[in-house]
Amino acid sequence: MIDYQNRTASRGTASPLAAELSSVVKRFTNAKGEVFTAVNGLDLRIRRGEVVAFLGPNGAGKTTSIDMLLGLTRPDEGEVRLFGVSPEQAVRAGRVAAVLQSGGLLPDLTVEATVHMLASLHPGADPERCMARANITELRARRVAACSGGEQQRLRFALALLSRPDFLVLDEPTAGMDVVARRDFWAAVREDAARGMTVMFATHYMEEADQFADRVVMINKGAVVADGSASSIRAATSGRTVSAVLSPYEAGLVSRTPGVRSSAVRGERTYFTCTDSDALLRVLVGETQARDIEVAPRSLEEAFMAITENAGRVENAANAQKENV
Ligand SMILES: Nc1ncnc2c1ncn2[C@@H]1O[C@H](COP(=O)(O)OP(=O)(O)OP(=O)(O)O)[C@@H](O)[C@H]1O
Repeated sequence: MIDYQNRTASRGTASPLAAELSSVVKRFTNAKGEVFTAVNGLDLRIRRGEVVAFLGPNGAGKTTSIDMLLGLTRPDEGEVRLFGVSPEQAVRAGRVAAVLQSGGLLPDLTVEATVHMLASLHPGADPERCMARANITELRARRVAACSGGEQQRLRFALALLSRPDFLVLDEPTAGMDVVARRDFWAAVREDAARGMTVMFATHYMEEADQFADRVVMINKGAVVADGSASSIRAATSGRTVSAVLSPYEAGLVSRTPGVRSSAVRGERTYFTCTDSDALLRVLVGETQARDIEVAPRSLEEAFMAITENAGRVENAANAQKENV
């Protein structure tokens, strides 16, 4: 069994932070010479032992930020430190490892040969244990090319564990895994996290963030827009979802009730997001034939939509103000 905390202490740096991104900016230039800012002043501190979910819509800058954390690309401005040293130094020392979305595997090798070959680069690595942790022992004789996408992700996970990292960075690690594989994967990650390993993972599965992260960091357009526990983020975006079965005509009338922000039809139900669920309930019960009425707190997904939409509105308002000046 690995004792991450003692091992971390023996590796030196006393920084309580596993990762620190300070005012990080990354720009890309396209073929036409147009400059695009993918990461725009990102500030993020991750304490040792935290399990952090990194959320954001497509193109928000998650992968670019992760690439900078791993030293795969350098920021144009700002600074990235891992355990108080540069990402390159932390990676060289085997303190940080990653499961990325693609690449890094040789299709003609077997699973076992891949793990043993990489293990030879890490003194003290235990390839059999890492295969067991990633639940791929039974796949050992299979060629990588014959593994499914989810199985290849499990193989990448086993490889990431070889250096016994203090910090594991996962970019959409469960993409392509079925429900059982995802559950087993998170059980293995949580076990290592419980022993002190720091974990940061990007995901599009909100329920993974909700269930497995101590902390959720949401980014949009390359900057942090929310940071806290999943429940604190849900609470911060006040509002509830009220749903009921009612006719499209009545749903149209109800959606004009003050405080109703949006409505959507799924199956026979209409879902209203609103700031005043009591007022909406009075209208539904008193003025319509609605039945099977349900009131639910916002899901993390709804909070996420509200936060990213709101960030867009704030930015549009700021731009309009600039144009008017
Ligand atoms: N090498 C590059 N050259 C030009 N633009 C890039 C490059 N890499 C990323 N981008 C752009 O930067 C933005 C952020 O991309 P990034 O991959 O970091 O987003 P993401 O949050 O990981 O998105 P997704 O959820 O879709 O994976 C996107 O608009 C992307 O097109």
